[in-house]
Amino acid sequence: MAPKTIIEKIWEQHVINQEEGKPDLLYIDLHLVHEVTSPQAFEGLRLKNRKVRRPDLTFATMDHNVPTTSERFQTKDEIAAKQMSALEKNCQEFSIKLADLHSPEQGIVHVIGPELGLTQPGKTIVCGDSHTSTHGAFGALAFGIGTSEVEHVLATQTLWQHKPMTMQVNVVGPLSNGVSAKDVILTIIKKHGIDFGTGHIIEYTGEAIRGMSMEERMTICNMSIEGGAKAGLISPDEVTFSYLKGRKYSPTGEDFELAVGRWKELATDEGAVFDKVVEIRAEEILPTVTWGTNPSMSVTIEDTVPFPEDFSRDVDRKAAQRAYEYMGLAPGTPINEIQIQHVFIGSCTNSRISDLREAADIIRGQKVAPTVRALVVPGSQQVKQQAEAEGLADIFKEAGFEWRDAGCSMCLSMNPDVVPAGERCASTSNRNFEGRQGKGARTHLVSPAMAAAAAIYGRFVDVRTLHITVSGREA
Ligand SMILES: CC(C)[C@H](C(=O)O)[C@@H](O)C(=O)O
Ligand code: SF4
Repeated sequence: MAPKTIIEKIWEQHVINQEEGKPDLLYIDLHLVHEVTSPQAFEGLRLKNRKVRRPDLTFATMDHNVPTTSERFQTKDEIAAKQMSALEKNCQEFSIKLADLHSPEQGIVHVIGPELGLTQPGKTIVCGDSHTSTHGAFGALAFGIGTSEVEHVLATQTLWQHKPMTMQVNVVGPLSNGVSAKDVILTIIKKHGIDFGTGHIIEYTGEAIRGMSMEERMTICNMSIEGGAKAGLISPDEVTFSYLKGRKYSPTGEDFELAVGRWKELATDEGAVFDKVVEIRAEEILPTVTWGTNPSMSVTIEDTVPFPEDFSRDVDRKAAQRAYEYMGLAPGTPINEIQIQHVFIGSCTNSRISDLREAADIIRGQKVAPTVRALVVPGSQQVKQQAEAEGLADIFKEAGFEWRDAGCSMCLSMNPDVVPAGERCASTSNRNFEGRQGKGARTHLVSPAMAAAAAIYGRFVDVRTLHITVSGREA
């Protein structure tokens, strides 16, 4: 048999109808639901008098709108309150499990799926949310869908899809200390652009990826969509299996061993051919900071804000001009001289336990600069609890960080956590678009370690000069 990629294997296992000139009909193994993109889908079902086909393969949580303070149970925002109560009512009526605000399992949809063991290798996973690509870290085929597709999946547990092309992104060699998964994906997007992945599903390979924890792999896959890809995934290995062992919805006992046997077979075969291959050398990747208004507009901590002449294409020069203005930055400004007023450690990109450990390692015994307001928002209530048990919460609080409940928070301005116009935020999230963290807010995307260091110094600093171990790699 011809060697195959993991992408082709999962696709083939899930096609239930294939006709010339039509998209394939795929079976969906897991449908994750949140409050923002589901109300109309449920309304559609009701109007057509349909049921949810597989409530047992559907799981809901509240994340985007929820306040992450004690205001949690009395949202003042009318739309938010409506969307949350609609989700509660819909889940009740259609018998869907919901991690509501009282649940210890509540959190950002892309954090709780993996942590509960719902996310597993070989599954097709969809959610009305673009960062569903996160789940690909487990060797699942996971992608975001629109609200009409949410309705289709609720009603039929299937989805019409054109088969995307495949791409290998190979990260060659090991990473240096102080360089994290966030720097890797930001550098990939910088090098290849915000649309290099269009029409493709990416498989990330190479020594740097294999050396990463599941949390770091999730950070990489999470931002596949920021490079334009439909999805991103990583062939499963022992790191994947040991992460999943003992999770609430993981198979148990002998079933787990059988599952591992099946999961092992999913990995891309030696000699399998991708439609496109790109390569990047890990040693070239340094701590990275975005200076502009899309995730490709980044430079290393050693650089300056680029000059218009640095761009060869006219469209990039124009985009840069506009970004300088929005960001209030002059070309040539050294990155380590940019002062920030806010720090946000959170979001489905970087709010898992290892992210908080990484940030806490830098914060320990230090104080947040008096000019900075800093937030840590754990991705889930489980992460919050674990961080409290490990003493990380105390480290953050003693340093002057606000310690919050789980939610999307400052990642996007759909809840009370916003950055005021004209102010700057060092953020561990994934999007730096105009207005993303609030009207006129200026976002700089960074790793958790870089965000933590910025909180202490009030500006960007090179974490490699702080002589600490980041992500388990020695200084
Ligand atoms: C609100 C939701 C539809 C949106 C998405 O799909 O990504 C959000 O999660 C985001 O990150 O912008
Ligand atoms: S944390 Fe941010 S990127 Fe992730 S789902 Fe929430 S809003 Fe979207």
